[in-house]
Amino acid sequence: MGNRTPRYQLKDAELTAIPVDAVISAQLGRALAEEDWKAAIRSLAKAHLDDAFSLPLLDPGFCSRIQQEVASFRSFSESSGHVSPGLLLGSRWYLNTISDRFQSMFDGLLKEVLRRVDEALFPEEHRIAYQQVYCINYEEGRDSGLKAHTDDSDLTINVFLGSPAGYEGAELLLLSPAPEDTACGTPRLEPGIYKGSSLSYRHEEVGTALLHPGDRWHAVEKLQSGSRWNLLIMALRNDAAWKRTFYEEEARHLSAKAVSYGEQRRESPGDSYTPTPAVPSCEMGAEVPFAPETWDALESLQGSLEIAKQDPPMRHIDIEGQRAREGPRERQREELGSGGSHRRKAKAKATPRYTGENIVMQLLELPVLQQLATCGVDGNVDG
Ligand SMILES: O=C(O)CCC(=O)C(=O)O
Ligand SMILES: [Fe+2]
Repeated sequence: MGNRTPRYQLKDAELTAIPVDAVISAQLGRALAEEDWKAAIRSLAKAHLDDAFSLPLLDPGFCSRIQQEVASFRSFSESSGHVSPGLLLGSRWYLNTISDRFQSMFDGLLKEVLRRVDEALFPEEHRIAYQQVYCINYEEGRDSGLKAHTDDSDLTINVFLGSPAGYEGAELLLLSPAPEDTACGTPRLEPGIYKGSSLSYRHEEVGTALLHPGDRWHAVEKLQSGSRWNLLIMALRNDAAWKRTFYEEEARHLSAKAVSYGEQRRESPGDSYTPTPAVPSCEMGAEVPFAPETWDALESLQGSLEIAKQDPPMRHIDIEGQRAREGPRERQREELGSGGSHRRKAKAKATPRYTGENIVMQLLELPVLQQLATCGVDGNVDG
């Protein structure tokens, strides 16, 4: 069989040739054509929080074609040993690994549409400029939820692609943790522990997108039945040189990882392909089936966390200096006590090491860290 990954052929050959004005919803197309398009977009959008909005973004027909193509790519992957590992989820399907023509399609969407939507809804100095697009799916026997996390984005655009057989559960929780919830990193959402507030959002209308800043904490409740498919556009603003290459680096390392998993699989004849293990449930207080060696690693990690707690400089050095370096938005968010400011600071402080390579190394190279990252212990413990 050789060691070449078989190439996937799009089932829907015309999918990547659809022009931008047919990719977006008719309502958004009309709003963009208005003279005061910013006001028209604002009236189309529904505010859920001061920085989270939903609006009909993509054409429902286009969404179901994407959903079907990704489902077909998933079957192809699973029968050929071509693996698409996720960071927090078992699987994420990056559209540009399905066909490189998706890249220019979504670049056009960003330039012609998403930037204007961003400008209408978010009063930022810099506009979104770089993006990464992937699909996710919650389904019985596969991924069934997502622990509290923030995204590697300045702006996240989360579009509902559909649910071929309906779904229950899997609500998106938009979190506004209290400062004590994030004192050790990732908030714990168990009743009695979590002090902040949370807003439940259900993906209902195919093509409707929820937009929120990447540093807003969020989680996905356990899927009860059925399946749900979403398309995620992670976007970075044009305000730092490292952002230009961040998603490319991450994609390179993820695809190297996918190829090496695939090769291992092909080198073990008779071994049928099993997907990356699904993330243990993020159900409140669920027992997590860790292997004994993971517990050992967890205990020693807990030891270093204790040290970190006794020695604040490991996480909290130079807060004043950091505040001076932060932009006005970060300072304003902190003053307002808004959801993600603690995490944003932790991320900003880690900037010299905050590369796609490092994140992938931390979350994928080490199975122990991968489990920790998915089970309520902050993956950025050393960040
Ligand atoms: O499933 C959702 O609605 C959220 C997905 C998400 O948070 C992510 O992919 O980072
Ligand atoms: Fe997310």
